[in-house]
Amino acid sequence: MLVTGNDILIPARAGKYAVGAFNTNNMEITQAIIHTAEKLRSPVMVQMSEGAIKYGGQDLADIVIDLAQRSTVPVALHLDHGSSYDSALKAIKMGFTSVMIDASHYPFEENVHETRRVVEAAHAMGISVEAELGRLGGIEEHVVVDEKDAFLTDPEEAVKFVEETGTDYLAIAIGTSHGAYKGKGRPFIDLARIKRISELVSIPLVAHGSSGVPAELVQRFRDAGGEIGDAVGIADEDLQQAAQYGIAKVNVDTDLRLAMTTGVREVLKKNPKEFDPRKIFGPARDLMSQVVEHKMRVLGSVGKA
Ligand SMILES: O=C(COP(=O)(O)O)N(O)CCCOP(=O)(O)O
Ligand SMILES: [Zn+2]
Repeated sequence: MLVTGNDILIPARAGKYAVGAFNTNNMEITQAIIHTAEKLRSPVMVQMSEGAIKYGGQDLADIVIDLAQRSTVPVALHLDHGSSYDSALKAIKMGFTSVMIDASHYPFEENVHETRRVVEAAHAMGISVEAELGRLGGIEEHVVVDEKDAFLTDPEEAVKFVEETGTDYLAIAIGTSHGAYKGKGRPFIDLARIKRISELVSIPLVAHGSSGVPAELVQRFRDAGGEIGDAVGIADEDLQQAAQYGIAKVNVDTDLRLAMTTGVREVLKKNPKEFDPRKIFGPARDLMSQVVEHKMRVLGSVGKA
């Protein structure tokens, strides 16, 4: 069933598990996400960035909405990294049931102002809102404290931000970053900071940049002809601990991108004569389903639907 983000994330925070928020850009990715959620009886958030909306438009949103409406588990369609009030309102008109307004790159007061505008409009239409405070960006553990604090979400500021905006869930900067290169060795994620914020703020917390970039998938990508550097992601154990501390929504895009392109490359490398899209995208869909399944098991959302 198609639900709002609150319907999924409030129980997750209360139950100390996290729900995967998986980015989609086409039908096969959407199917891998929602069919796996149904197989595992897991709630799930399917998200489209503004880039995905540009690429797939209402066609893609309608695929997600239709699968969600027919689904036997709770599914929310979420706007990822909405850059403006207009973008958020456009997504709501497209049928999104959850929207992010990402004004984190503005000064605090401006972020509050922009976020509050979206919250008021979205709430009037029964839609829930994600906002962001702090700067996403890989932080090496050795980096000096004040530089770290310049980026990461300040717990006391988070209290003020949530009170002044009314946002339903909050993306916090905890050392993670988008993409395949999240640091060296075991990328740093500030678990102590998450714990502190969750002691002060009771709404669901969101972790962006949380793909695991599994080494075996990276190797398969390379073996199939892909080129990628020293890619590394967030450790499963760190995400499990983060869920205990109030992270309820975990964003995953890079792992799906790697799985999809690895699946396609492997077929084309093995069968250069293949040109049936079903035989090319089918195995890619299966590999993405495995990625989604692993993440749901790590986050603890299996059986929660
Ligand atoms: O947090 C994440 C993804 O994190 P990940 O890279 O660790 O998967 N996201 O919000 C995904 C952002 C995708 O935006 P775009 O479609 O413009 O490339
Ligand atoms: Zn993000």
